[in-house]
Amino acid sequence: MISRNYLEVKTIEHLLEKYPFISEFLTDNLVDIDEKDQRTLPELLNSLDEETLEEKAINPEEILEGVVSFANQMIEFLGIGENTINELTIVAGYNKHGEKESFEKLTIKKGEIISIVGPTGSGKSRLLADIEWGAQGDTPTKRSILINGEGIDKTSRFSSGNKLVAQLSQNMNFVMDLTVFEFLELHAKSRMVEDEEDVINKIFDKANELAGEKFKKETPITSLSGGQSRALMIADTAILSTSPIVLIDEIENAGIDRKKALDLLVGEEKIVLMATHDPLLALMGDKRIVIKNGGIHDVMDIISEERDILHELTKLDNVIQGMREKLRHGHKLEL
Ligand SMILES: Nc1ncnc2c1ncn2[C@@H]1O[C@H](COP(=O)(O)OP(=O)(O)OP(=O)(O)O)[C@@H](O)[C@H]1O
Repeated sequence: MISRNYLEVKTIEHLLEKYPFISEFLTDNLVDIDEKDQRTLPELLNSLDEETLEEKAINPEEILEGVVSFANQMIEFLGIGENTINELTIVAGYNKHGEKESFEKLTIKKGEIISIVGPTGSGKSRLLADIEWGAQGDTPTKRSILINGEGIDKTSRFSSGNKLVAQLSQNMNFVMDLTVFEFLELHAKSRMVEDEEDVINKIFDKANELAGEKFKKETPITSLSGGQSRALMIADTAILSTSPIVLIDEIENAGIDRKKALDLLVGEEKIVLMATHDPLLALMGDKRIVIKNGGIHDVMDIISEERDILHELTKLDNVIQGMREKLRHGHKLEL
C-alpha cells in the first residue's frame, strides 16, 4: 500500500519505476510527466502555474488523492503489495466420521515449513485445498482459516487479484501453445517486474538446475517432461510469486532435486505447507501434521533425533540418485 506521505518523499522516477501504471493515471488527468524527473509528485504539481492548472482543470490535491487510491487498487488487484502476512491459523473442523479434530487451533508463523503426512486418501490435499480456498466452515471438513488471527472476507477470497497463496499441485497440465520463454515472459509481464529479462533468465537457469534433463527457452511448454514442467513451475513460483503462503502437493521424485527445490521455495520468509509421502521432505519441515480419516490427528515437532535421521536419509538418497543417473545413462551398477 502507498500513502500520501510516500508521494511526498519519493521521486517521480522512483514512483514510476515501481508502479508504472501511475504514469497512465497522470496522463489521463492531463499532467505532463518526465519519467526521469527527480522531483516528487507534489513538487511537480506545485510548480505548475495558475494558467496551466486552470486550462487543464488540474487540482493538485485531488490528483494526489487520486494517485494514492488508484495505485492502491492496482497494487491489490495485481497482488504486488508488501508481504504483510505473519501467521496463518487452522481452526479445527471434523474428520470423515464427523468427529471433532483433536486440536483447537494451529497457528503457523512466517518462515515455518510444515509437512503434512498421512495414508493415501486420508485428506492431505483436502487440507491444502481448505487453505487455498480460505475455508470458513464451508468445506467438507468445516475447518476455518484465519490470516493474522482474522477470518478471510468473501471479497478477498473471490477476487482475481488475491495472491495470498501460491500452489504447486500434483497435476501440471499445460494447454497453452507457448515456448518456455514466451510463458515466462507472459508471467513476468503480468507481474510487472522491473527487470524482465533478468528475471526470466534467473527462472530458466534455476529450473534447469532442478531438472535432470536440460531444456531450452525455445522448447514448447507442452513438450516438457513431467519433471521438467515441475521444475519450471517450482522456479517460477519461487522467483516470481510474491504470495506469502506456498502450498506444495508432493514434489515427486521425477528427476527433480527435491532438496534444492525446497530450499529455493522457502528462501524467503514464507509460510510453506507441503503434503508428502517422502520421509526426506517430511523431516525437512519444522513440524509435521499427521492426517487420519480426513482429520488432523496430531501435530508433531521434528525432534533432534529425527534431524540426525534426516542426515542419514540424505546420504542414502544421494546413493539412490547416483544409481538412478547411472541406470538412466545405460551404465552398470556396482557396490
Ligand atoms: N474431513 C473430511 N470430511 C469429508 N471428506 C473429506 C475430509 N477430508 C478429506 N475428505 C475427502 O476425502 C478424499 C480424499 O482426500 P485427499 O485427496 O485430500 O487425500 P490425500 O491424503 O491427499 O491422498 P493422496 O495421498 O492419495 O494424494 C477427498 O475427496 C476429500 O475431499
